[in-house]
Amino acid sequence: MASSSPRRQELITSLGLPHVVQPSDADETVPADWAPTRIVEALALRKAQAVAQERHVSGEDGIVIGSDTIVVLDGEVLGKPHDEADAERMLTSLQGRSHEVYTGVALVRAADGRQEVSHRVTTVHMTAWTQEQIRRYIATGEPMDKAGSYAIQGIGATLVTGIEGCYFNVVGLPLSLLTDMLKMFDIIIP
Ligand SMILES: Cc1cn([C@H]2C[C@H](O)[C@@H](COP(=O)(O)OP(=O)(O)OP(=O)(O)O)O2)c(=O)[nH]c1=O
Repeated sequence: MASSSPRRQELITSLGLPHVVQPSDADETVPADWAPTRIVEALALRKAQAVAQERHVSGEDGIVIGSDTIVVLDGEVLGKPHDEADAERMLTSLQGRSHEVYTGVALVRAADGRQEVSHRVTTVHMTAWTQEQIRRYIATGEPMDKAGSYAIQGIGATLVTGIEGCYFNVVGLPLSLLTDMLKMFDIIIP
C-alpha cells in the first residue's frame, strides 16, 4: 500500500487483505490544464510506481496500490487545504451545493512493472452552512488533511445530504473498483 493515509489503511484492512504500508514520496504537482480524471490516474500511478520500483530494486515482489483523491467544483480542482483560510474558502464554496469527488486507483506489480489504472467519480450533495459553522468545523482540525477540506466519514458527514456513487470513493479508496482490479492480478476477494 503506497499510502500514508490512515483511512486507506483502515479500508484495506477491512477487506482482510494482507499488506504492508510503504508511503511513496512521489511528486504530486501536475500541469494546471489537466482534466480531473487525468490528474487522479496519473498521481495514483506515480505513487504506486515509486514504491513498486523501490521494491523491485530490493528484490521484493507484491502488487503495489496507489490512489489519489480530489474534489471538483465547477471544474475547479480542490486538493488538501494549505491552511485554515484555504479550508474556509473551500467549504464556503462547497456548502449548499453539489460537487464531484474523483479517486484514481493504480496497481503496479513490483516484479515486472505490469500496471492497471482506473478511477471512480461520486457526486456529493451538501446542505447550507453558516460561516460560523464552517469556522467551528475548521477549529476541530478535521478538514486540514482532506481533499476539499471535509471528511464524509467524520463530522463532515453532517454537511452531506446525499451521494450518488461509491461512498468509499469519497473516503479515498473505492473498494469495489479495487477488488475488480485485483482480480486482474488473480487476487480474488472474497
Ligand atoms: C473528500 C474526502 C477526502 N478524504 C481524504 C482522502 C485522502 O486521504 C485525502 C486526499 O489526499 P490524497 O493526496 O489523495 O492522499 P493522502 O496525501 O492523504 O495520502 P497518500 O497520498 O499517502 O495515499 O482526502 C477523506 O478522508 N474524506 C473525504 O470525505
